[in-house]
This record gives sequence, C-alpha cells and structure tokens, in this order.
Amino acid sequence: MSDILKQCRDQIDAIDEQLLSLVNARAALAREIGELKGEGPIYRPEREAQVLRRLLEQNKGPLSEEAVTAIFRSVMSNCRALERELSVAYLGPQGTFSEEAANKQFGGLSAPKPCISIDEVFRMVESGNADYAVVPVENSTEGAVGRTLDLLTTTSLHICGEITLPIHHCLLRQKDATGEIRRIYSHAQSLGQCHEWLNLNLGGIERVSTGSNAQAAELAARDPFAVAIAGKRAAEIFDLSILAENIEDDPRNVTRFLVLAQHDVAPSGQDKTSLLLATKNVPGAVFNLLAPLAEHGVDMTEFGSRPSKLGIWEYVFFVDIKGHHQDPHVAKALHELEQRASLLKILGSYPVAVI
Ligand SMILES: O=C(O)C(=O)C[C@]1(C(=O)O)C=C[C@@H](O)C=C1
Repeated sequence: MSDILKQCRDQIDAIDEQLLSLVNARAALAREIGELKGEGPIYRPEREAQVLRRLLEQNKGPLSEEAVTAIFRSVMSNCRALERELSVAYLGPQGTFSEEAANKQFGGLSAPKPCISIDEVFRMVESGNADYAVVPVENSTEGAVGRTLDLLTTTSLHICGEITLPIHHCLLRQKDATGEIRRIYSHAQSLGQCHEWLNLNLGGIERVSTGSNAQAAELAARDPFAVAIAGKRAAEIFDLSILAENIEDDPRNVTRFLVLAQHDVAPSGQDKTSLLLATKNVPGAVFNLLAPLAEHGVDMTEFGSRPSKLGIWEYVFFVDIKGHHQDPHVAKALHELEQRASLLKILGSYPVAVI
C-alpha cells in the first residue's frame, strides 16, 4: 500500500471514530426528546425539514445536496426509531415507486406496510393499524391521481408532508426470454407516461393495466411473452433483465406523493396548505371565492377540480397555497374564504418538500 493511501485511510478511521461518537450523542438526545413528547407524535416533519434545510444551507460539498439529505434522513430515521418504531402504509407490493417515496421521506422503513390499493392505504391509518400513509397525488406527465383526491374529500386524516420523486421507467423482461413480445404490463399511469416511446418501439402490442408497477414486474417474471414497465428496484426484486432504461416520454417525469397521519403539523417556516373547496355553480363564483387569497397576499400554487359526485357537472376544487394555516395572513384569508365557500376543508399544512 502506498504511503499516501495509508495516510488517507488512517484519517478516515479517525474521522469515523468521531462520527460514531457524535451520532451516538445525537441519538441519546433524540431519545431524551422522545421521553419529553409523552403521548404526542414522535415524527415531527416540520423539525426534520428545518434540520435538512439548515444543513443544505451550510453544505460546502463535495457531497451533493441529494447525498446530504439522504445521509441525514437516515440519521434522523435511526434516532426516531429509538423514540418509537413507526409503521408506514403505502401502495405495494415491494418494488413500487410508492415504496421508494416512503423510503426517501422516512430515511428507510423499519415497519413497512405494503397495501393492495390506495383505499387500503388510507384505511390502515384511519383504523390505527399504521402510523403514516404515503399516497401518490399527481404526476407531471399524467396529472392527478383521481382515487387519492376522491379519498381526501372524505378522510379524517391530515396531510403532514409531501414527497417529490423523479420517476424513471425501465422495460423489463425474464432474463432468458427471447421469443416475440405479446403483452406489456404496467400501471395505467406508467403506460401513459411512456405512451410515445411504446408507440415508437412496441406499437401494436397489447398493453395490460395492472394494480401497480411491481405487480406488472411480478407478472412478467412468470410470462416469457411479456414485458413490464417498472423501476430498477422492481428489476432487482423480480430478477428481470433491463431491456431499456429511461423510457418515460418526459425526462423530467416527477410524481408527487402525500404523507397522511392522524395528527396535524406545526409550522416549519416554509410550508404549504392544501384545501378542498366548493361553491355555488353561478357565474364568477370561483373568482369571488378565491379573492381573499389575493387580498391577503397568499400565493396559490395549484388549482384543480374534480367531479363532486353529488350532482352532474358539480365540482369540488383542490387548491394549494403557500404558508401554514396558523400563519396570521393565511388564517385571515381562510376565515374570509370560509364565509364565501359552500365547503372549506383544510386538508393539511405541511413543510414544502426538501429536495
Ligand atoms: O426534534 C425532535 O422532535 C426529535 O425527536 C429529534 C428528531 C431528529 O433526529 O432530529 C427525530 C425525530 C423527529 O421527527 C424530529 C427530529
């Protein structure tokens, strides 16, 4: 071994010893905080967002912002686990993008609860069988996830976080299959996100929609005439070969997920609030309804509608605004909005996603 290599490794050993005692000192403090929390929630998304934002401001590299957040999310996840183990429900099986999103947000999952449907994910937390739910809400190519929006209208859960996950799709197949391809399995959202690529490369082949991408990979693993569209993780889990990578039509393809819980979240200083609104179906109603936002300087970051299911051509509106419902100017705007709306439900205030 060269002298320089040995010197570098000796220095790394010395730094690792310091890191070890520092992370243990941090963990001991987290355990103490856990005792102070008593029966209150252990997971504090607002505090975790503040920790990450502060570190990103101070990061001088060479580690990237993604690396720094991944490292510290994992540190906080391990500290949290000393306070109490948290269970997280998401759309399974193993290998879905929902699982990846949940892993990203919680820095690893100590008690994962994969579910067979989005309905089941909501139910798990509503019934107290899981602490948190992670559900997809919108994709940059395919738009809103209707089922999640519909369930948000009736649930008693609060949105307590958002996760943005870049989505890169692969074409997967059994490792030794060589014959013709007769079927393409994937979730409807993923088939939509790869629509142009499929038309160009596998036009005319039947597309079969499945409950999840991981389920598609599982089916392709048993069918020599099939391929699946799913992520790399599914390829590993189901031992499939990757025929093509990054086949999504838009390379910036991103899915936004929500974290849901039975508890509310305190302000983090950089928050978003999601609202469900309805108003009478008369000319100018929506314009009038939203006027208090502009009057109190509240930024609207998203506006979407969904059939209300109460009458034909009746809609409810999903609106995201900047700020926390406890921020004074937001509270004032919401108070006025409530006077004008036939329905106002605050779905939750939560920290803006950190990377
Ligand atoms: O500050 C707290 O409330 C903690 O419990 C500590 C800590 C952390 O490791 O920094 C862990 C869990 C919470 O979600 C937030 C932060």
